[in-house]
Amino acid sequence: MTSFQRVENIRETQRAKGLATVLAIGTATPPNCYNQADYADYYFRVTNNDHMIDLKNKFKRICDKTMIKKRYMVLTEQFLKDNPNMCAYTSPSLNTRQDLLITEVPKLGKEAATKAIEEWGLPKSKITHLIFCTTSGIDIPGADYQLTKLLGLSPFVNRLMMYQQGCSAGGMVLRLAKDIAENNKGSRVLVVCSEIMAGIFHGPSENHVDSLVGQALFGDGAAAIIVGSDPDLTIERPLFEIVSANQTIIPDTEMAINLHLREDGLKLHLDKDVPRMISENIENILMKAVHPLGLRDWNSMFWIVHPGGRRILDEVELKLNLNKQKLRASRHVLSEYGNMTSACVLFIINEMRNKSLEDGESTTGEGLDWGVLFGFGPGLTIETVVLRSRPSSATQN
Ligand SMILES: CC(=O)CC(=O)SCCNC(=O)CCNC(=O)[C@H](O)C(C)(C)COP(=O)(O)OP(=O)(O)OC[C@H]1O[C@@H](n2cnc3c(N)ncnc32)[C@H](O)[C@@H]1OP(=O)(O)O
Repeated sequence: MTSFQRVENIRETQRAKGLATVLAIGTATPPNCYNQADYADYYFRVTNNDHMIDLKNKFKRICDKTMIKKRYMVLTEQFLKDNPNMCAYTSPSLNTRQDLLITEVPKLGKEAATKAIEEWGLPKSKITHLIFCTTSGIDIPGADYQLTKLLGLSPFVNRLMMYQQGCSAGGMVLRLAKDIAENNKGSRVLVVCSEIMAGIFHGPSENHVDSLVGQALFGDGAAAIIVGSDPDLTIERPLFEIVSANQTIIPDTEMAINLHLREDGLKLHLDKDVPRMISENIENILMKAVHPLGLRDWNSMFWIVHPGGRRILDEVELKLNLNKQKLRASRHVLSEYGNMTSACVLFIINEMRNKSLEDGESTTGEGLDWGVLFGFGPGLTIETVVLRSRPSSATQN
């Protein structure tokens, strides 16, 4: 046997046979829940800005238009009272934010991961890889390392920490998990997205209404999934196959979403035209992604779209002539939790399979076979993941 053949043999034994599949999902939120209807009053009171009457009315209008019902946050009124620098638009407060995020981000991630591992049904010692993703804070060793300790994972787990990637990272983690699972036979990848908006919380400023839009949108949440190829069907219950995953940058949109880490926290800049920039480009990206499957009717697929804001969903729906029900799961997650950055799309996958099961649909994807997941983030970056659902009957023990 030549050395070339030997290497080829090794390569063959390293590779899995089948597509990467989502094998379990878990989600978690912090206990404090804020009703959107009362949030403007709370936010202006807690930041000591009740005198800014016009801006408060504008914020009320923004909150009303978000179509968000409630959001969960680690931040409490007491914490903000104890740390008034967090309540100004600009005031040094990075240490306070970091101290909170360094402990709370892995903790919330642990809650979601524990639920995913429980659903999966195999011992945590079988997890070979960990991808941890957050836009909330930064540290070394990172939240991936802390989660390994909190969960008691094997010291041989191969870790990948993704900090500061924004909302599109919810699609990015699926792309990376697919590459790992399909190229490492027998691997089981635990993916955790844990997001806490304490980094981006700021008091109101008349000169930065885009930041105020962010205050009306973002919420905390963590989601975890387990991904692997060639499932052991005696124990594992595949939920979705990850058919393909690609990333695209929309040219000349670099200034549309920016997040800059400063001594006063993570500052958000949001262009009003983000929904238009996404909707004008989405059909081309979609056509490229589903071309190999020969799909042309967008309503024949199930949809998981990052709910960056209500208007993004409205404009995508309009541009692609989607039936009203198509974005139900995405709108539901926006309404119940707000924009949880990278965790959102994983919450939507969970909502989709739960509702499909509840409604007696034949597959995990609302009775349909093929679906598409879109993550949107700074760049503008679009992550496109094509999914295949599984028969609902095969997802139950
Ligand atoms: C973090 C990441 O990596 C990725 C992300 O997800 S980033 C977040 C992405 N999200 C967005 O870009 C938000 C998309 N926008 C929306 O969903 C909607 O515009 C919204 C819910 C915020 C408001 O709803 P709407 O139907 O547009 O209402 P509209 O009446 O036009 O706007 C309400 C007010 O907000 C203002 N506004 C809306 N977007 C704004 C923006 N980006 N900057 C400044 N002001 C804005 C409007 O000017 C308006 O002010 P007035 O009431 O004084 O006229």
